[in-house]
Amino acid sequence: MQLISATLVQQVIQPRPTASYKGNYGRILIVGGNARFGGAAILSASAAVYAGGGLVSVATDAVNRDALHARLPEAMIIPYDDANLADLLQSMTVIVIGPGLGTDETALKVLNTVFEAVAPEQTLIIDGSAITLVATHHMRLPKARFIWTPHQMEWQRLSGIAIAAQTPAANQAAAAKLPGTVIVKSHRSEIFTPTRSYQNPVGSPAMATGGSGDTLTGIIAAFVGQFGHRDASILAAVYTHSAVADLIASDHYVALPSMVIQALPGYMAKMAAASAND
Ligand SMILES: NC(=O)C1=CN([C@@H]2O[C@H](COP(=O)(O)OP(=O)(O)OC[C@H]3O[C@@H](n4cnc5c(N)ncnc54)[C@H](OP(=O)(O)O)[C@@H]3O)[C@@H](O)[C@H]2O)[C@@H](O)CC1
Ligand SMILES: Nc1ncnc2c1ncn2[C@@H]1O[C@H](COP(=O)(O)OP(=O)(O)O)[C@@H](O)[C@H]1O
Ligand SMILES: [Mg+2]
Repeated sequence: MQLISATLVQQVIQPRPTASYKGNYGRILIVGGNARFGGAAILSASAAVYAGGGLVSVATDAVNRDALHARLPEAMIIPYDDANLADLLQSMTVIVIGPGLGTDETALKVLNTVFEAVAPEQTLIIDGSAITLVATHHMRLPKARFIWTPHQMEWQRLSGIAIAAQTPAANQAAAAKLPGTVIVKSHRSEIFTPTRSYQNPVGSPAMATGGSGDTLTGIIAAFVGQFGHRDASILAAVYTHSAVADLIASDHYVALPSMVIQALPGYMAKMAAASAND
């Protein structure tokens, strides 16, 4: 299993072309955040904006509208039960579904709407509750460019492998049965692309706090939106999430998701400058 390196991150995060506009950096839709877990959708959307996503929208429970607007005025909002959701989905480069979505009937309906509307060339990041829903309802998967981001219990639900038995070999075999890329999150997350496997060498228990995984989804979405859907973009996003947390943890006991999000543009500027100097 190959370790992701800082060099790879510098290769991915390039200075922006002068003649460019927001449409060049990805249209991203975050679908999630029920009445109880609105924070998860806000963190995912914030990470997408601060990691450079060009245009970020959020489909969420209407109750989250004011909080999201107040916290993240850069994001647009649509209630996730709005009849226009299917139309909006079609204009997206990257869709994240699951952070704070919950697993009730409304959540299942929203997930079905996304599965029906998604097109093969769109990136679909499946996280949190959406993984649990796919696993428990044995849902048929649409054609799309999938990225799965389970934590160990979500991976147990999806793969059937008990947490204690989640060895790299077992994980790789189960990941190969799913379309796209699978990121099995842990203190040393493993990333399985259709042909290769990688491990994230950075990160620490300072990240062990609710919302860290929600934040990762937004970073992956922004990286795929800006740097294209390729393995390097996904790997660089995983590394960046943890590397930024490590910088914060050097003088903070916990690296809260909101702190990681704030620090993303600074870290990315350093990586882009390093890549320009190569
Ligand atoms: N601010 C917000 O709005 C936030 C909203 N969130 C949203 O909440 C939704 C539910 O997500 P979830 O992860 O909290 O619940 P679930 O999928 O049931 O997993 C928990 C179960 O698995 C077990 N477990 C064992 N190993 C584990 C591991 N390595 N990592 C994690 N769990 C592990 C664990 O065992 P226990 O800790 O109880 O021993 C427990 O039994 C989802 O949509 C998410 O996006 C959160 O992001 C938080 C911030
Ligand atoms: N001890 C740890 N060391 C390194 N990374 C960690 C550690 N604990 C958690 N993380 C990271 O934090 C994230 C947790 O994701 P997840 O459990 O889905 O969080 P949430 O759903 O609360 O947002 C993952 O990216 C994981 O790799
Ligand atoms: Mg999670």
